Amino acid sequence: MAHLCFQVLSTSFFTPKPQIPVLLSPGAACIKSIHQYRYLYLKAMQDDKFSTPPCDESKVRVPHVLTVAGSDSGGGAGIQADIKACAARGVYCSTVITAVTAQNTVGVQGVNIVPEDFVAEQLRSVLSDMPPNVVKTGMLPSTGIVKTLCQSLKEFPVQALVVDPVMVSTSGHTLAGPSILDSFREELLPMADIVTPNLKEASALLGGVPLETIADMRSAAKAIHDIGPRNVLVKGGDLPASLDAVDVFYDGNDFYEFRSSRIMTPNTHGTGCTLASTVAAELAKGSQMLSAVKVAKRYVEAVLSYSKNIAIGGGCQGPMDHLLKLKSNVERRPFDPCDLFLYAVTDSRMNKKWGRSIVDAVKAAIEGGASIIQLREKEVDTGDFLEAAKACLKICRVHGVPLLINDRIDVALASDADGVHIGQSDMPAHVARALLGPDKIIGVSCKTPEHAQQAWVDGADYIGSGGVYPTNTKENNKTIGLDGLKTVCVSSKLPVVAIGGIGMSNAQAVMRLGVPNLKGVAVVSALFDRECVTTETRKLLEVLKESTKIAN
Ligand SMILES: Nc1ncnc2c1ncn2[C@@H]1O[C@H](COP(=O)(O)OP(=O)(O)O)[C@@H](O)[C@H]1O
Ligand SMILES: Cc1ncc(COP(=O)(O)O)c(N)n1
Ligand SMILES: [Mg+2]
Repeated sequence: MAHLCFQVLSTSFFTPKPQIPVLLSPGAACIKSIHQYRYLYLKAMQDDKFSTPPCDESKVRVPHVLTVAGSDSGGGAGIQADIKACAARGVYCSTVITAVTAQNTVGVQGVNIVPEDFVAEQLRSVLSDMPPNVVKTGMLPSTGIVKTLCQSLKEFPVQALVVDPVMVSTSGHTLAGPSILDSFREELLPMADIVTPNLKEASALLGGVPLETIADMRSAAKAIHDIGPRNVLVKGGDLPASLDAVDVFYDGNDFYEFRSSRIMTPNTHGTGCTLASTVAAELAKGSQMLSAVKVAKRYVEAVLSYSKNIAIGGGCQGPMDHLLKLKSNVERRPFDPCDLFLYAVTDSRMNKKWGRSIVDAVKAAIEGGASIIQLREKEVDTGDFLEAAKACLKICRVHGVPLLINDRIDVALASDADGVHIGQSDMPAHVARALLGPDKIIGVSCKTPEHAQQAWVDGADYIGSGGVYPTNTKENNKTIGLDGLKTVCVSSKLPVVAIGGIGMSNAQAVMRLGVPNLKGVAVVSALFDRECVTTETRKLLEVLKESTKIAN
């Protein structure tokens, strides 16, 4: 019975275009290679055989890499590195596992090869249901598995094939023996859009020629290109430690050298897997091959540099930390509403008046016991503001005091401050949240229950409510009084800090309002329009502590 299968191809194998379904006939299985598919595809395009697929506008296309590789129990290389690299690059990653290795930072203790027919079953499961843009291969431990993969790719062609011909682990353990070399040369490499051997693998593919210099890498790239892949990247991680980390790329016409300074670190386990997965991820997003390689090389360098001092395991082959972008969120302690207790807000005019730098003002407030700092610098140039924010952040981190930036989300992002405080006419809090991510602190100024409700919906962490008393610090600021403050507090799901004209004389009256989510007072002039900021902060802290004793 005629069995028709439905495939997805793209017009270019390096530049994904909107995907077009191709109806393959039962003869499809006879088609020998991906290159043949490309030919048939382009011919069919000319013959106008395709109909545009019904497109569902509500569905978002997700770039997708399928990795066919071995599992590394240590999590640094193999499937685990591939998933992390794709995730870090914003690409979905599915997996076909070819072997399970017992591996750590000391070496490889064992390898268990997944039966060939079960590799075939995994391939069928993924390829038939969720066609990836790009397939990336890593450890392929037997000829049977290589052949199974090639067969599956003929049946289910993809936009690009990235082959990392893994043979030996960085620790020197054989992951795929010389018996697979023939199937690599004869079947897999001719289908590959790029192959990424390290020095040992390039040498093995070429029958054992010694490779020691960049000139040798060029000759090897050319010789491997003759085997059939469209592009070759010979990686130079294993060049002598005195040399830069140079990779040689050859596309059949031109050579390119990708150079980065050598990062002195023991944590290089998984660099090759990470590089190949990142190339695959960038291709899946639509990059040209050369730019995909460029981005991948830069990414590996950034991850190596970021991870150079991390300590995981007792061996000498440490893993990298792929998700460096998320790291700063882990280091920051979570927001605690009690931080709002004595909230110091800087003011450029007052600093000028008293001849203080922003940093000196912040230092003094922290010394006096401020529990959170907001930089509210309306008259400072952006560059100077950023420098001041970075310097203040260092001090705040040492003392465990959060640092917020008033209005300027750009400065908060650039300085990696703990968050922002925004007003009703600034960027909406939900947009700020989208820009700052889930972990940064966002405070919003609210005068009404409606504002407070919106701040909650928008994902703020606290609200600032006032002016409680008349103030000169902010022009045209409506005073809401203690009653207005109470109304906002009662209707707010978020913790509240009171602001506006608060100082030594009235702080207790504010705190005695007796609403549980009123967590503290925010002060400007009472601290910074004074000769000694530290003394004033200390005094106010005592007053606030006293008010909580009375309340209890
Ligand atoms: N110490 C290092 N500093 C900078 N880049 C490196 C370092 N070690 C490896 N690389 C880079 O990591 C990538 C993987 O290379 P390599 O380690 O040679 O492959 P494999 O992990 O397959 O042995 C290449 O881009 C290489 O240049
Ligand atoms: C399962 C598995 N696959 C690949 C590698 C290669 O690691 P590297 O990228 O450091 O050469 C490995 N050590 N383990
Ligand atoms: Mg390596």
